[in-house]
Amino acid sequence: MQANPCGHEWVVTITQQEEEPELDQALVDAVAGLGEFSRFAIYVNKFFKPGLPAQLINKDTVIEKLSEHEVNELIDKVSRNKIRISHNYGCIYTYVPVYYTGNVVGVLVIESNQELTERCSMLAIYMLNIYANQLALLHKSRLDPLTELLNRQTFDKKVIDIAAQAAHGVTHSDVNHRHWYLAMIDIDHFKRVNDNYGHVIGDEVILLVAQLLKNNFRFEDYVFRYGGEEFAILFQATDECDARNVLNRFRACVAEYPFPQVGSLTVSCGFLPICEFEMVASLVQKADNALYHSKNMGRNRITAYCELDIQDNKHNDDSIELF
Ligand SMILES: Nc1nc2c(ncn2[C@@H]2O[C@H](COP(=O)(O)OP(=O)(O)OP(=O)(O)O)[C@@H](O)[C@H]2O)c(=O)[nH]1
Repeated sequence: MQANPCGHEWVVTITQQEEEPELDQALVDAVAGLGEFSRFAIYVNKFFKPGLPAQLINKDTVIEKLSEHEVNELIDKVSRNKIRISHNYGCIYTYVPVYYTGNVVGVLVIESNQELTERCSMLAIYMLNIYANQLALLHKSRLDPLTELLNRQTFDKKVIDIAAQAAHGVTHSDVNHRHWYLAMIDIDHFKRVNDNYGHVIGDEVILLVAQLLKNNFRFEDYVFRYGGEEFAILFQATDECDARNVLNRFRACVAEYPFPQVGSLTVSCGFLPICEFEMVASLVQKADNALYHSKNMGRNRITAYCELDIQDNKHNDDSIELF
């Protein structure tokens, strides 16, 4: 993609991307289209939160990869000086800041033989700024507005990704040999909260439970508001016992939390491992079946889907014995 003088083409391409990998590629193509250099690397703190590492966007960069510390130092320097230039062994390095809402959230490193024109540098700044705005919009479109948890649409995509990984034999995804689990969690007797205290307090309860979820799960886990007062979690655990402990810790945390006005509340949960490719609806149905079992058994408890299977099998076995 050539960076045409008015910039129309790359602005359109970057702003029409709805998926992060394609958006990253559109930015890489736009920067490459500037044409005054061939080697560059783009680092962006994609969550725009201080303290989180900036990621390398063009992974096949031919510039030597910088460490997290080096990138942070560069971001700090461009924050103070806008565009920075340095000379090294006959090469010129230009460091261009990535702005988002006035803060510097990343840096583009360009290696060239000649100093870049001002027009080229300014176009690079605009591209990076528009990329960061589009990235923020994509992030927002994945969130539930009340709780800022991931929304239902994002849930479907993520489950498909994880189930596809399982189908390809990627049964454990990290060095600790942890597997993915799906849990559905529902606030018990939530209708009473609305009926007794009104919807504003009901919404506040949903928000507080969402915060407890965020605090109780790891950064690499995925927490969703599935709908109403129901939440879905995709998280990793070493085995069923480990998964149950994680969920039980959250259950206890809610049960002990003093909800303003309402007092105490509980949640029920159903969960299962994602071991092979399975349709999203089928996985959710199984987790929901386990969740309803928790409700039927008195609420404020966790049920693994395999517990239901055992009971179903026993039931089947019994019926066979009768004949
Ligand atoms: N305040 C508020 N209420 C909601 C929201 N979404 C769903 N609800 C309400 O949540 C209540 C859910 O009630 P039920 O599905 O009957 O379940 P429950 O009262 O939680 O009972 P159990 O699930 O059986 O423990 C309904 O009254 C919905 O109107 C929301 O975003 N805000």
